[in-house]
Amino acid sequence: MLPGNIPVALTIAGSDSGGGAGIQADLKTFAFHRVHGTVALTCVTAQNTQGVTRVDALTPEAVMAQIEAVQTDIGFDSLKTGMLLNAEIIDTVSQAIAALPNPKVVVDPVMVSRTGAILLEAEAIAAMQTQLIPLGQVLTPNRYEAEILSGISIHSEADIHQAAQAIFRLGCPHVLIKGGGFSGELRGIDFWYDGERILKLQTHWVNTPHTHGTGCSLSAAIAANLALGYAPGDAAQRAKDYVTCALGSALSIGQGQGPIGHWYPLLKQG
Ligand SMILES: Nc1ncnc2c1ncn2[C@@H]1O[C@H](COP(=O)(O)OP(=O)(O)O)[C@@H](O)[C@H]1O
Ligand SMILES: Cc1ncc(COP(=O)(O)O)c(N)n1
Repeated sequence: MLPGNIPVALTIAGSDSGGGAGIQADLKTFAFHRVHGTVALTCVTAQNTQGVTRVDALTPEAVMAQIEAVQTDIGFDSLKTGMLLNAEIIDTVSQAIAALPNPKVVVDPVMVSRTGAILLEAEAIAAMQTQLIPLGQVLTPNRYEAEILSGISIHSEADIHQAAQAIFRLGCPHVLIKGGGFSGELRGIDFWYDGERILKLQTHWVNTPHTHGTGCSLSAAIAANLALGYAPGDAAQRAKDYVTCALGSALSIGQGQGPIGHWYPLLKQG
C-alpha cells in the first residue's frame, strides 16, 4: 500500500470506444500523473479513429448517482468535465458541482469531435455558458469552441485576446484558448487569460496527423496537476508539456487520426 494521501481526480465525460479521447484519455492522463482517476460517465460513443457512428446518453440520474458514489466514499481533489452531450446532463452536473465545498473544476467545453461529429447539442450551449462555465476554475476551449462561446470569429492574435476577454466575462477566472486549430505562427500556441494578463503557453509543433484526444488529455492533465496541488497557471503549463510529449509518441493505429501516446515516459526509461 502507498503511504499518505493519494490524490484523486474525477472525470465527468463520455466514453470513446477507440480509446483515444473521452474518459479513456482522461484515465490514462490521471494515471501518468500518479493521480487516482474516478469516473462519472455521461454517454457512450461508438467511435474510432475515423469518426463517431452512434451516441447513447446516460440519464441525468445515472450521472448524478456516479458523482455521489465517488464523492461519498472516495472523495476527489479536482474534477474535469468533458463531453456532456445535452442540457439535462449539464444541469445535473452543474447542480452537483455547485453543492461541493471547495471545488477545483476544469471545464473542457467539448462541442465537436476532431472528425466533425456533434458532441454537444446546439440547444445545450446556453446551459454550458450560464450554468456550468461560471462554476469552473479553468476553462479550455479550442478555436471553434472559443468562437462559439465568444461570438467572435478568430483570425488573428487580436481576435484571440478579444475572445479570451469575452469568454472570461462568462464567469470562469482562468481561460485557456487552445491553439491546435490555429495556423501560421499561432499554430500550437495556447493563450492563458486570468482577467489581467494574457500569457502564451508555447512548446513546439509536432508534425503528426495523430492528434485524437489532445484536448481531453490537456484538460485532464490540468485537473491532475490541480489535484497534486499546483496553482492553475502552473497546472496549465505542465499540462501543455505533457500533451506535447504525448503527441511526440502518437500512435499510428486505425485508418484515421490515431491517439496521442500517453506512455512516453515508459518509453524514455527504455
Ligand atoms: N500538432 C500539434 N503539435 C503540438 N501541439 C498541439 C498539436 N495539436 C494540438 N496541440 C496542442 O494540444 C492541445 C489541445 O489543443 P486542440 O487540438 O486545439 O484542442 P481540441 O483537441 O480540444 O481540439 C493544445 O495544447 C494545443 O496547442
Ligand atoms: C467521448 C469523446 N469525448 C471527447 C472527444 C473530443 O476529442 P477530439 O477533439 O480529439 O475528437 C471525443 N471525440 N469523444
